[in-house]
Amino acid sequence: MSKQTSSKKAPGKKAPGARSAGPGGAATVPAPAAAPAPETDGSPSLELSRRRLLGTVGAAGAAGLVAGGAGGALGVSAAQTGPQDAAKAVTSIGSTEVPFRTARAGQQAGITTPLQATGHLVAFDLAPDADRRTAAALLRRWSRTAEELMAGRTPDADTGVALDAGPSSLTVTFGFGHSFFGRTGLTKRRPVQLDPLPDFSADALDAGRSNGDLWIQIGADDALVAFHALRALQKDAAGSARLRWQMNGFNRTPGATAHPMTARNLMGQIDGTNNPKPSDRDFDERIFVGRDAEQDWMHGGSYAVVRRIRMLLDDWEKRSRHEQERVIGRRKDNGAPLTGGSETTPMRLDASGPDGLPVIPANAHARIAAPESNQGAAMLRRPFSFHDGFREDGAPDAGLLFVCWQADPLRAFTQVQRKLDRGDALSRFLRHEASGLYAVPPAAEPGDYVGRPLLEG
Ligand SMILES: C=CC1=C(C)c2cc3[nH]c(cc4nc(cc5[nH]c(cc1n2)c(C)c5CCC(=O)O)C(CCC(=O)O)=C4C)c(C)c3C=C
Ligand SMILES: [Fe+2]
Repeated sequence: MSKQTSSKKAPGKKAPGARSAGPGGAATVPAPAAAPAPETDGSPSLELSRRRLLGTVGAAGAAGLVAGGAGGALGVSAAQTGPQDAAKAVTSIGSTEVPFRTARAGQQAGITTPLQATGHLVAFDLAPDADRRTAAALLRRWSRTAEELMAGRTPDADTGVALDAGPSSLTVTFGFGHSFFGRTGLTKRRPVQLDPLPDFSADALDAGRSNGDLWIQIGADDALVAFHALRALQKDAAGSARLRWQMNGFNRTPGATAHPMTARNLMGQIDGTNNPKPSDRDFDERIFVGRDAEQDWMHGGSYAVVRRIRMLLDDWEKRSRHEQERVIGRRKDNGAPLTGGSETTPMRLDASGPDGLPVIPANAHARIAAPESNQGAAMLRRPFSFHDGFREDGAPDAGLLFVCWQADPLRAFTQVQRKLDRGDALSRFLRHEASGLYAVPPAAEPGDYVGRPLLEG
């Protein structure tokens, strides 16, 4: 489809509103559309392009968005505004564009981009007769399609699914799995960071829904836009790769809350509070691969760990709020640590109560996962919730498509998951059912495609 590039920009729409925090916890609301566009500094809130903010308002879309107080993710921090300001601010969900190449150190979009309302995670295996050239041609097609769609350009001879919408913060992020390198004769260029994750005691992994040669993460604030991208990329793969597995997820719709806030998961917890922030001194070195990487094609890239984690919600929902809060170590209503303050107050892990016991229990999830308990290990969590209907026993098949980003999975995800596996109070309410680890290279240079330095280097 990407060859049919006599394409049209879909009309943009304006709407007011607020949206939930990005994965770095930086809640943002849009500046009024009339405000001058600031230069991007690479932070997630500013990463989204302002170019399309002044499109015409579709009456139905605008009314719906006004009612929801919805909006894009640009500019003003939550602390500077209240709900009324958010409601007054005018921008558009549909017209919000995330650049294919981010301003931030040439990384792919979809890593530090604020959480989107809809997500598709999908893995492909190369066709049996495919080789490195086939893979290179596929990545070239995929990159072109992603860039077009993320800019809101939909081909004339298309299905029409996304015709009336703008890009809606669409991001498409590409990664390579361990098996890709053997299939393409590139084993010497496989980073050691892609070595398979160890087994964890609570794993009940389905091999058919794990791993894969190639991985794509699609996110958008409109479900039709996200589906359209998924279909376009699948069609691009025809004859070269076949779909191995696919998972669908969701987050809060931008504007669903009266003011911007960190997302909640299906257990009802505020989730994402203590994510590393792009403003942290060591953010880049923790999340993105440095110049000294053994595999230079990964410099500026990141590693994604993907886990389908089903929540045992029938068990969880029987627990009192008090019990639930002790499982995490934070309050449910505002996400504050049990040692007091607000959501952003640091946890006091050494505080004990009148009974002499730690206020944040020894097995509380947030304590065990914290960098202080893991030699500083940190990862950027950027998940989607999922609900795939109900199981035979009536329990919801629902939980978290846990996606986390780091420069080195061994020192981040694996370190923390090993610790959680040994005594985390949350683990008894979770089942890890699928797993993947992918090398996500930096963004393509202009006119180039994602992964060329690996495939043609
Ligand atoms: C191995 C990494 C992690 C897995 C797997 C994981 C699963 C998981 N977590 C929640 C809910 C919450 N997690 C929170 C904090 C938190 N979790 C991890 C890591 C994993 N979580 C980290 C590194 C942290 C941050 C710890 C810190 O520095 O304080 C929280 C608290 C709020 C927050 O900081 O985000 C919640 C809530 C679920 C539901 C889940 C699996 C389904
Ligand atoms: Fe967690």
